[in-house]
Amino acid sequence: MTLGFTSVKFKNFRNLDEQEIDLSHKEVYLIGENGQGKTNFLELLYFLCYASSFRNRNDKTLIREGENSLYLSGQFHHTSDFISNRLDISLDNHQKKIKLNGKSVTDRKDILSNMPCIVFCHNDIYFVNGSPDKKRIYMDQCLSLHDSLYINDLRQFRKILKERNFLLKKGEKSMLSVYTTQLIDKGFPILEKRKTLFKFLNEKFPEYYKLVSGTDLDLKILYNASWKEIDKVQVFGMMEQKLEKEIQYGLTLSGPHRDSFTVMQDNKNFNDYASTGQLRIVSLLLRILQSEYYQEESGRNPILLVDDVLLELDKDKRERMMSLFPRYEQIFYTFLPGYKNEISENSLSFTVNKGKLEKKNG
Ligand SMILES: Nc1ncnc2c1ncn2[C@@H]1O[C@H](COP(=O)(O)OP(=O)(O)OP(=O)(O)O)[C@@H](O)[C@H]1O
Repeated sequence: MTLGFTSVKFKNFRNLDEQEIDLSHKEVYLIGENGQGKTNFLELLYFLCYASSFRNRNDKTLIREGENSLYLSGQFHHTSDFISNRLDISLDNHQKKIKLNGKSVTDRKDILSNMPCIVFCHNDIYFVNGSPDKKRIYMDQCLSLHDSLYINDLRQFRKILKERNFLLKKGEKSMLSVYTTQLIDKGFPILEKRKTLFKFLNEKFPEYYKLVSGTDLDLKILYNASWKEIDKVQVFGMMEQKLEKEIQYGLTLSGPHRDSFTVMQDNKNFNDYASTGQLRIVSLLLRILQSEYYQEESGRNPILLVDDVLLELDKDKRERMMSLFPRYEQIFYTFLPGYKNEISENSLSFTVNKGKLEKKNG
């Protein structure tokens, strides 16, 4: 293992008991009945990578009921630098404090590439059948993990968007064209990078879907870019034409904040016909492709957190999906007890019972 968690320490994180756990193993399994804390443990690892949850945006729900604060600490192994990194996070009702190797981190962006981790979880299905904002989360996660310029552009774009919307609401026309130009300048690199991402996804997605599903259904992912014009000048012209309408709504009606994507079967929206299992295959493939994109762009392998989503597939499809699994530095799986036989021998496994992890082997 060249990159991964070596140990974690935590207190008051959801239902998990206060514990210190050694994790220096490439494959780690968490086995337990429903509602015991397996996903909470994956969420804890994710929180140590990004200082945010993959389940919801309200950090306060992470604090154990009846408590006022939580504390997490992770030790990471990076052989490339020959150092062990340590990340500490504390959270109370008012504040989140992050420290990397003892030094305060004020911008979450500064820890994003420290421990590249990709989670496969139940909510990923919303990338296929959810609202456009869920789909944009997928695009932005794919691009942000290796590209801090993308994060900067996105942040500046959102700031200009907010100011432009404010002017639209007030109906103040005089400054609007300046904001339109700025919005397009920041929005265009986002659009270009998203186009590149979808080109990459479509190079492999149709063939992967056929392989895992065992059918010859021809699927592809259609990027629904809000700005269809070919250059900035044309976008500006289009936006000037729609200005009156935007003032009427008090909103910027086009731009990357309105982008989406659709999985298409020929000319139809796959979502209108697909079974839950088929949607699950697509959502898993999106995560696999996210990992491959990260590998291609950064030359590194991520850490994978895999909640028991694979169990929604029948055995054959699950095996075919596993054959596509991306290269990783370390992997964490959650399992229900009945699936023990699928656990590989050289792994480390824990049972999770009422918020307590207990080592089984390794
Ligand atoms: N802030 C919190 N404080 C205490 N307990 C919490 C908190 N948030 C969630 N829980 C508890 O955590 C448990 C859910 O754990 P988790 O989501 O990890 O389940 P799981 O083991 O992954 O099970 P499943 O197989 O059903 O997904 C629930 O019992 C829930 O009440």
